[in-house]
Amino acid sequence: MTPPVVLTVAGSDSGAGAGIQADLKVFAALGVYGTSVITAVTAQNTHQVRAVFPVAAAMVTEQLTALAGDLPPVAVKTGMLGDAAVAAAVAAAARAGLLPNLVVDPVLVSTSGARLGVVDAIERLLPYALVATPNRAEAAAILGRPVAGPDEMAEAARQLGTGGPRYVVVTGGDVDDSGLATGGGEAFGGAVDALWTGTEVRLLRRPWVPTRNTHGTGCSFSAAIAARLALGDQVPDAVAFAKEYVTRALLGARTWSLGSGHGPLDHFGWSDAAAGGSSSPGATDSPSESGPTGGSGPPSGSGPSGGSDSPSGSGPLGGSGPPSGFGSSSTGRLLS
Ligand SMILES: Nc1ncnc2c1ncn2[C@@H]1O[C@H](COP(=O)(O)OP(=O)(O)OP(=O)(O)O)[C@@H](O)[C@H]1O
Ligand SMILES: Cc1ncc(COP(=O)(O)O)c(N)n1
Repeated sequence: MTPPVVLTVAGSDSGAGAGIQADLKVFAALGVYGTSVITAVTAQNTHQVRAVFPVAAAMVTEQLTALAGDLPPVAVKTGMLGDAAVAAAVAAAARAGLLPNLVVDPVLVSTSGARLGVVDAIERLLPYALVATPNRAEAAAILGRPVAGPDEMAEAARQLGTGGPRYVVVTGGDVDDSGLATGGGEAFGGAVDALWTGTEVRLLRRPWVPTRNTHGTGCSFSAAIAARLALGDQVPDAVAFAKEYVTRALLGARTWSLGSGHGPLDHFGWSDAAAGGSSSPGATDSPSESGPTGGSGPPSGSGPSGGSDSPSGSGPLGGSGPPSGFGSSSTGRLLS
């Protein structure tokens, strides 16, 4: 079967933990054919972004045009856009209908603190988004006010969805410089995201993974949503799947030492595979969802290998269940 094409419009990360490189790994892991439009080249590692070299807006348009004529995407995600001219070029493509099922990750600042985008540029694109995935800091920058706990995240998601993207997920995974949770962890009872569905807000809660290896979580999350949309998921199912996927990728890489700063995720489930795909009783657990509307359910649809209605047992993570302890609690710390 020919895989669906999913496009990422983002910056290159030489350390390959975030940006284009992370997105293409997610696409490969989830069984879709990834294409890429590069908006900027960054010189970065797990500690810092040393330099940013922007790609000219005209060249971004050339890349978009080359793909539109031959490898049209079924779904698209945007990440780092860099300057306003590039954002305008991407918005023009969206206006022309070249960017279906658009997931906008409004990348503004890297985990290491470097500026990778500007609010004005992001705002050009948001009206064309099917889904936007700002983290708390990005939501705060767009709205011009702080976004603290889950209640404020829920309100921010609702507000950003009014007149903008049809769905908004305000993510709560940000960490401080030492890798400690500032938004999640014990304080919020797990890693909490707020999803605005157009009619209600749902809080998505998974166990907080205590690790410094969080480079590219937002990129991977939005890439996974786009991949699942291309495979036919409805947005809430795609978001639930992506949350589960990122949680497992964080868990898999939690003790890796790739670089000495914020390392990358285990996009392909290598740790799980090395452990013999050790399933846990939690293997069939669904992502917990709670909040004003309650409700729960596993990500629907199946991975590339088909036949399963949750990430466990399906393609992305090696046909095995989640690592031991996974999914055992939606609130407690997973690891000590
Ligand atoms: N340590 C963690 N444990 C569990 N889930 C996490 C953790 N860190 C991030 N997440 C989850 O990862 C997803 C991406 O959210 P996050 O808020 O980290 O995005 P981001 O800040 O844009 O990421 P980045 O800037 O690193 O690319 C969310 O579902 C979030 O809850
Ligand atoms: C090219 C590029 N795109 C996005 C990010 C954000 O990811 P993070 O916040 O994990 O540094 C990044 N660092 N580099």
